[in-house]
Amino acid sequence: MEVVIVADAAAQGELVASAVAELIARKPDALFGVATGSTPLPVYQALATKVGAGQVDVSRLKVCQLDEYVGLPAGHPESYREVLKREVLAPLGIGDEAFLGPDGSAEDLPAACAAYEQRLADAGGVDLQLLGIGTDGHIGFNEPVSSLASRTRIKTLTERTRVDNARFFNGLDEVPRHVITQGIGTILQARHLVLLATGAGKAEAVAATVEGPVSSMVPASALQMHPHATVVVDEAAAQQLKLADYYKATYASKPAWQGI
Ligand SMILES: N[C@@H]1[C@@H](O)[C@H](O)[C@@H](COP(=O)(O)O)O[C@@H]1O
Repeated sequence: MEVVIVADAAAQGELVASAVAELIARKPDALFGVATGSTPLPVYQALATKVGAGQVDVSRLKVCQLDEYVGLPAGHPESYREVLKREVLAPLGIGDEAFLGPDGSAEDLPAACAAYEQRLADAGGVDLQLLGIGTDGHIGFNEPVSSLASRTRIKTLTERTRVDNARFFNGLDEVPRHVITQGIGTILQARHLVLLATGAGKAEAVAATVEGPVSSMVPASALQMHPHATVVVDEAAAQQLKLADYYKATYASKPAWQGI
């Protein structure tokens, strides 16, 4: 696992957008896994700037979703599909036909989960998956004690996650209790995982992810098992990392051509 400590969210956005741009230059029809939440927004903004400046051609890029609420009517503005259309697809100028996501309003949810796994496989698998992290260490919506081998399935949100996400709804009662999420086993199949965290509120989860034991109690710690996982954090989110100086020295001496 590589840990990169950056000055702020803007630097994080620039660094990760550059990695996505390099991927697209190498593989124009790559499958880019995106995450919702506030943390990845600077990445999408920096990438949109590169696209606008003609530095990146996303005409063949495919984009896929990590997780989705269950039970929100199709087109609900806080369904992750709609959020990603607003925050990623529209700014990048990518059409719906290049977007893959699970159907959270399906009548047969297990079938929708299985169908989504199949679509990801048929698309050649995820090349680069962006991940945020919940304050309880979740990735996607894989809450604590999720199987580290899990596939896309229905999960029940913890109260803590519902409270964290209530800011996007008109109060806690409106936050769905159930979700569909790529499993941890699914996420681990992506070729490159990039986990983002900013702010002191994520410091404990980041330390447990990077330096704690691999444990289903901290789902993000499964990244320790991945051959190419990059954790990009700001100083505040890094403040509980015991080896922060080592990560900084390592990154500072890395040749620029190597990327992340
Ligand atoms: N399902 C999403 C996660 O994918 C995201 O990582 C997390 C953190 O969001 P934020 O980046 O806003 O802190 O929120 C939600 O729970």
